[in-house]
Amino acid sequence: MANIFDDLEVGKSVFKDKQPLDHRFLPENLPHRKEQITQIAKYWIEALNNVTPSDITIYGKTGTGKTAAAKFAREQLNEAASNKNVFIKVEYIRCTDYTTEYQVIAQLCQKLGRNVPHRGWTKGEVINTFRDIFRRNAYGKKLILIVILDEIDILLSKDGDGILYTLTRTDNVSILSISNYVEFKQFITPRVMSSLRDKEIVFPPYGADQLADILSERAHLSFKEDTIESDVIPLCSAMAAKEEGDARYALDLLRTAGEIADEEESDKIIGDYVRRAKDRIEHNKITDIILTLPTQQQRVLDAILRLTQNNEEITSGKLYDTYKEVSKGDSVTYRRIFDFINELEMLGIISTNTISRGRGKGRTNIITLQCDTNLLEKTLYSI
Ligand SMILES: Nc1ncnc2c1ncn2[C@@H]1O[C@H](COP(=O)(O)OP(=O)(O)OP(=O)(O)O)[C@@H](O)[C@H]1O
Repeated sequence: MANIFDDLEVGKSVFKDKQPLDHRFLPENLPHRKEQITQIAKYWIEALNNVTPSDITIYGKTGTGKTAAAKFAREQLNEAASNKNVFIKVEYIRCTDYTTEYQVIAQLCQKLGRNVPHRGWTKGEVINTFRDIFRRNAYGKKLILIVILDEIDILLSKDGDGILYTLTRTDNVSILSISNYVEFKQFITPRVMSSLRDKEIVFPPYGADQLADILSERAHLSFKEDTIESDVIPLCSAMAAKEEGDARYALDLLRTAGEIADEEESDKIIGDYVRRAKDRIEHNKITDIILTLPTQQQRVLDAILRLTQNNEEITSGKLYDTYKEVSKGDSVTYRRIFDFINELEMLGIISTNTISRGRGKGRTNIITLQCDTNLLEKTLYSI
């Protein structure tokens, strides 16, 4: 009998290898980020002279290559260090996976060969174990540790700045913080700020031409020859440049357009597939967000949808009344509704606009839906 996989593999595909279009793929070359990578290297070069480098903070909007550049610099430093008489470790921590100081320090201990449980010890015990690594390491050489804390804003907003306090007060540790949020330093208290003498590197959004260069390199690795019409890469780049220069979005567009070509059994990716890819990505993103909202927040959204469909101007008072009808007695306080409104706005599902009603009548917040009503209706009522 033929192997079942043989049949599945027979299908025609425009892809020769999908991996280079995956977010986690680290390309050998990062076009248009040489300057930023060189800046990181200029600080990290100290480590090759056995000196702990300055702390660094990287800022930039989503998809501007911050993670890729930091990981690229790490590879380069590891390679350079292998020829020198130094002992350097660069550890990468994504703060959405390790959300407390305890978890981050425990994870660092694990990576440096100390067996620390992910829960159960006191924070003091974990910190002592961590610091002990620098006093007595097996190689007898000074260990320099560079910790990359990606999405640090998440950790700081949830658990405070204890992690930075501990790391800045451990000898031979240097921090590279990565944040999407320029204001993240509001979470840092003066006690930590005074010892965090960090250098800042900004990652600007990519322009359409830069995105086209990035996509061309990846497309070359991912697609078979002559499978892309000439307008496809410029179209993906222009669309992603509008979305704040997000390279991740550009790659998603290109990969999804390729998948649509395969579904259509076409041997070429055409511009129309890119436009369909845009709708599909948008659709999936909104559906995912809505489906993972807590129930009470889904009800607030349901109330906004009903008012929008009735063409009503949505004030917070009117929203609360409709929300109470939707939730049939199981409702939160009026005060809490404002948190929900803020969160929905941050997710980009609604927008709010303050208008003045004229002298003496005060100001009112008007809420407007920012996603497709049909899509919202279908998603909410499928739950
Ligand atoms: N200059 C570049 N050359 C090649 N690929 C790039 C470049 N910049 C970004 N990318 C790719 O785009 C995707 C997103 O990049 P990355 O994860 O580094 O962005 P980020 O700024 O860290 O975003 P976020 O803040 O959302 O985590 C990755 O797949 C990365 O490989």
